[in-house]
Amino acid sequence: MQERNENGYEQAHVVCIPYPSQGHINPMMKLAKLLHSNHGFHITFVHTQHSYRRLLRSRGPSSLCDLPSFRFETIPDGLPPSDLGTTQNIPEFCKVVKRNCTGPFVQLLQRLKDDAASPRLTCVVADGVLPFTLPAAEEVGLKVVMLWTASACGLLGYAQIPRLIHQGYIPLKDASCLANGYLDTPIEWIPSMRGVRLKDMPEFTRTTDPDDIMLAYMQSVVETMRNSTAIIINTFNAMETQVLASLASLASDFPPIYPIGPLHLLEAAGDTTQTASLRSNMWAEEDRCIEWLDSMSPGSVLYVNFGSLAVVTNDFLVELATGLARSLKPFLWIIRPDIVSGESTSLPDEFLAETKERSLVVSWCDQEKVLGHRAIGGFLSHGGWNSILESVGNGLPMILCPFGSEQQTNCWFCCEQWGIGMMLQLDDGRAKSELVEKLVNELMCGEKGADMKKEAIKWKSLAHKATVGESCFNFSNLVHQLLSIGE
Ligand SMILES: O=c1ccn([C@@H]2O[C@H](COP(=O)(O)OP(=O)(O)O[C@H]3O[C@H](CO)[C@@H](O)[C@H](O)[C@H]3O)[C@@H](O)[C@H]2O)c(=O)[nH]1
Repeated sequence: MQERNENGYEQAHVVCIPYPSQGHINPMMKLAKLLHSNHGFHITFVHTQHSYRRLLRSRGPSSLCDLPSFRFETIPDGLPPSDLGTTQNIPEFCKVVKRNCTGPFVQLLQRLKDDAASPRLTCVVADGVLPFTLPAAEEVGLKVVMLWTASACGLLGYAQIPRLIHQGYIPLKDASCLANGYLDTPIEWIPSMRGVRLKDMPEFTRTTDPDDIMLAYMQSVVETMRNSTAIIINTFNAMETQVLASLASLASDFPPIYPIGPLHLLEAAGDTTQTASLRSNMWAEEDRCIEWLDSMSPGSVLYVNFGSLAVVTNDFLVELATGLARSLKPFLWIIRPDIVSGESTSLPDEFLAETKERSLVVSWCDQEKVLGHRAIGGFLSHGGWNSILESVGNGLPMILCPFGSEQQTNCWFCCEQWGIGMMLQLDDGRAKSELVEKLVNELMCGEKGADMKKEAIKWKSLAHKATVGESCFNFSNLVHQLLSIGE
């Protein structure tokens, strides 16, 4: 007989499985900690072996130590062992994930289900971009709730792929469409995205290949989410009201959607002290940036970080460096060791000499802590959804330079709808130093920057309100649904 909690439910055991990259593991870990600490769930957190080894390397063994009711398991990703310092290639992983992970995941679920020593396994909370988890869970009689770690607008963008194909917008006829203005074609049928263009749709739509892996993969992602038991989105209603309404009306067969974000604010507001030692940074954090920020004036520093997956050329870094140097503004720049694929990064000596009194360049940091520091005045970002939410949570305006996935859509919303961003347009893949200089000055001390700051503070207040209001309420409803599954 299982123990029952105050609502009369048996203690629930949930398996959480994130996509193996930083921007997905972080929100899944926060969700798992909240379910564990605030609501008494027993958690099994599943990493792929590659992620597990990377986390152990960057944070040491205690970061993944089992607690009595928060345990870790791994499944093989089936890919050849790659350099532990680099993130696995997305299309390569997506190509083989179903074949390589389904069997081991089914076996793991069966073993956990048969384990009489732990609470009865009630359901799987899977990353929305891991469609293989749904048939795998069904094979052992379990339901799947999907966590969508990106924006709701990104999901709505991906949901347009079948129509974009059907109406002949994509695949692109040839590579010339990337530069001849074709991407400015308006997409007019989405009520909550008035004024959006093909170039603002998720990056995977920019392909000339009808058999493109990611185009097919993202369609299967949306289809699988439609067939799941519920969808959790790391967003808050006030920020994406119309988009969430569009998603709900898109298909009457969509399961219930729970907007429960920003998860990093919910985590901060909840009591997750029992699991405080469980962290998920895949690179070692350089704590000296906090000491350096302590020495800077309030609101004076630009923070530059392109997340965990973006890959750029060394030329891009040099143009950016030149623009930052010319702006004369203090900055903290995070340059991941693997940000330039296959090459080592080298910044011009003049840049380093010219900016050494007002800059710090490090390889990785505790971004949430950095963005919460009073010295930060603005963020130059790639527009990953976690970065946007973390920036919004601190009322910071942004310069946005999207690289991939749904970042184009996020950035369009930041600039055109939420008034908190300015776009750094690349010219044939290149950043122009003059433009970088102009935008940095505008953001940090211009009129537009000041207007954006006001808007950002408004969104900050709404985000914090959601944390104790609507998102918190949605979280409770989610908990009830999770507890009632399989009763
Ligand atoms: O030096 C760093 C850099 C990043 N982070 C953290 O790493 C996460 C990065 O996430 P995000 O900003 O979303 O960027 P990506 O790593 O690029 O995230 C992927 O996943 C996101 C969520 O699905 C998508 O929105 C993005 O498009 C996709 O590229 C954030 O929580 C950051 O706080 C750090 O702690 N330190």
